[in-house]
Amino acid sequence: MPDILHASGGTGIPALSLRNVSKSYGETEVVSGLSLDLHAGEFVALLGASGSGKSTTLRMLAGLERPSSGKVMMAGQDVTDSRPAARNIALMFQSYALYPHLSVKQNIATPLRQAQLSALARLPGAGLLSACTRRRNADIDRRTRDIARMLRLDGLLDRKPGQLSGGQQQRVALARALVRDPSAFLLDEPLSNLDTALRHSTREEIRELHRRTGHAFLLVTHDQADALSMADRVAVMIAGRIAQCAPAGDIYHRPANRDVARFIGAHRMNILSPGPEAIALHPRGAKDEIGVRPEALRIDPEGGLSARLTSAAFHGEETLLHLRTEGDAELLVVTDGTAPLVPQGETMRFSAEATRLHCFDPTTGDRLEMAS
Ligand SMILES: Nc1ncnc2c1ncn2[C@@H]1O[C@H](COP(=O)(O)OP(=O)(O)OP(=O)(O)O)[C@@H](O)[C@H]1O
Repeated sequence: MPDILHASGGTGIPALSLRNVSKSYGETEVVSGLSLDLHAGEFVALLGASGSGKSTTLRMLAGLERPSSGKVMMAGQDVTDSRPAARNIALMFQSYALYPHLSVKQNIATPLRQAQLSALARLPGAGLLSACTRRRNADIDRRTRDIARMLRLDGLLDRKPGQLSGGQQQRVALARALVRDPSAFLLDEPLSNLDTALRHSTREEIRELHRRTGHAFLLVTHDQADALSMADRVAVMIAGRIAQCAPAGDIYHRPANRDVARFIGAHRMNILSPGPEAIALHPRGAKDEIGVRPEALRIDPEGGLSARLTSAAFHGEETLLHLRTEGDAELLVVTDGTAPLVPQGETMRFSAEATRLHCFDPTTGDRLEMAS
């Protein structure tokens, strides 16, 4: 079996792993026999459609949910039954609610104060009472300032969250999650509330943060651009299972099966059933399915594949052509927007380079190597 199913990317004992973990709610199994290793310093993205089981997987890693079967391991220790607080895992959720009445500095310091100070020592003025509390307060202050500096928040420490921009609030939430020096950092859709420009810059910031902290990062997202652009490895989750776990380039260029091929890519891959139209692109199409991304098909009067144009949509840098083949299959072609358009209903011809074709077993949907 290739390593694409057991999602491991490094050597040594992983910082965090799931071993054959399943989770059911009542009769419904939402995570099925999932194994995933996250090594120290690694950045892995768990990418899947809504409802594929990503958040449940993350919650099991964090200890917020107990697996129905299988094990959760941290640095080689079984932590399946350990409480979240015992795992030292930082979590950042989609809605990263900051405490509105506390300053930025107080927001960031809260996890440290809760972990290191008793309820009495957390009362205002308690720091004046004991030398130990004073020392701890000084340590919390130093670490809060360090992490604030790293996230470029040092000029904003006295502001309240309501006086910050969306991106600054996001950075405060990141700082608050990281201040305890966690052994792993789990991020659940951290960019989903951001507009496009802020999303791009926050991606860069999170990558930089990963480089600087050296923590193991696990990002949960349904957005493939986030996953492909940020992570060292991408685990594609489909219906409660990891369908493929590999570097982004492999996921895009060598999808492990038809489902991953269709899921990845800005535009859905065309997959032609075995028959004359698949053969028009490659002789393997006699027996196997042939996949071709819409951007890999080029308009070619000599091309073997013909299809009738049903509609065309201009999107600026690209034009989407929707077509129907003689065998009544839908075909999507993406051109760079400069190609002259034929009238609707006209037949167009296409070809594609063999290196840009994919071959799948029509029964199992598994990838077949073209060269064989
Ligand atoms: N506490 C629960 N009780 C019953 N079903 C649940 C519970 N939590 C999650 N589910 C179901 O489990 C499935 C997986 O949910 P999960 O939240 O893990 O998916 P997801 O991939 O994170 O989706 P999204 O991207 O929409 O957050 C869904 O069908 C969901 O309805």
